[in-house]
Amino acid sequence: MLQRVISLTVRDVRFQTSLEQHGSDAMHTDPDYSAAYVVIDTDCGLKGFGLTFTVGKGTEIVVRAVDALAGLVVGKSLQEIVSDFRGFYRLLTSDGQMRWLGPEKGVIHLATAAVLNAVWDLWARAEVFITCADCFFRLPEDQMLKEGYPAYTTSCAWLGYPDQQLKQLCTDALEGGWTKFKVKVGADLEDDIRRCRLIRQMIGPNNTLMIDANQRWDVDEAISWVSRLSEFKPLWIEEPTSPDDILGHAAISKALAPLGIGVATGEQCANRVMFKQFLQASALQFVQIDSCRLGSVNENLAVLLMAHKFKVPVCPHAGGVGLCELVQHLILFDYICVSASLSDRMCEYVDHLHEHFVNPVVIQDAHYMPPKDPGYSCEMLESSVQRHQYPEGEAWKAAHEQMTKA
Ligand SMILES: C[C@H](O)[C@@H](O)CC(=O)C(=O)O
Ligand SMILES: [Mg+2]
Repeated sequence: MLQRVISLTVRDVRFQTSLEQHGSDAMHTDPDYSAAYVVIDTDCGLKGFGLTFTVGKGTEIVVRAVDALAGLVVGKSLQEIVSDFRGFYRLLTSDGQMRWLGPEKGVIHLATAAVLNAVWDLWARAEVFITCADCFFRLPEDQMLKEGYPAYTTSCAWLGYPDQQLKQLCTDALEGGWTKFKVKVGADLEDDIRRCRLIRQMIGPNNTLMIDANQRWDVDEAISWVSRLSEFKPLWIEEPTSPDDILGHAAISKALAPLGIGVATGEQCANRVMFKQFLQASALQFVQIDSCRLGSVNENLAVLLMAHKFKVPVCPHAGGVGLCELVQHLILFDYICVSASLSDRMCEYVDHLHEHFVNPVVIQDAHYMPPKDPGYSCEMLESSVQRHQYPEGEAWKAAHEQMTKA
């Protein structure tokens, strides 16, 4: 058997996280964590699973874009794809008609990520990857297997959580061994001061605090707002302004450097070309790769290598459904094969929706433990997919009934 792709299906899967304000921030006030979920079937029965993350409405558009790309995958053998993976990446991103929709940005790029994530999953399952036995790689690999990769949590302080909930979640997290916490900011300065003070008091002076504005400000506003929050000693301000404003990020970085606050960004950085310029312009101090925003492993590897060249630490974004599952592979690769450093490095963790995955992430003592199962870890439970498929799944039918009654 050639492991030839015989079909590619995609479904719109949504979770009602907005009901309890999970995932909320200054710009995304009611996110329903969602995914365009892809399954690739091959003629030998082997499957590949992939997804791209969205926040609710519009997932159907990503689904249509995946459908549009499917014709470029179906009929190809896995061997044909991986023997010239660069060529295959280009085939998806450079189609003479579809590239007009990007190129390599927006909905079409999210769709590319979903497809390629499924191809990487398929390849990993086919190979059941055995890592090379080189001594240098062995050492970091053994360390990861023993200790895991350091993580930080965002789940205590989504913007829509009331203070009481924030306190409780923070208490639980401290008991669970968490030492690094991210707080959403950006909608109201007085609120931010109160919330940051509360968290800083709870976590003490030695634990790490990060703040995330999700692009809420213009450049000057970002500088003055974050200066007001500097007393809480955040390590970084994340997405202070438009994700496309590279020189704006550079200006913010320069202004905040004397306060000891770095700029982090990447979850909405469209592609490797943008990252290249962010790095060239010293516009960020923490690179936040995203497993679904960039064109899958292929493009993320390029960014990991560039970050290494510029000596900027990589701290991946994972706030979404399935992102922790995916990104753990990338950050382990970064440590084992590229950076071999944990200095100023950590991977985001959010404590939502892992129960819907066949091989959910394993967190121990605030560290990601390396996944043991073959593949890219984003296969979802079929029962979950069916229940949360939009709009026909039982979860959505029930929600719709409730809304019509009210
Ligand atoms: C809408 C998402 O939850 C976003 O707030 C995630 C994010 O910015 C992060 O995890 O960082
Ligand atoms: Mg963020």
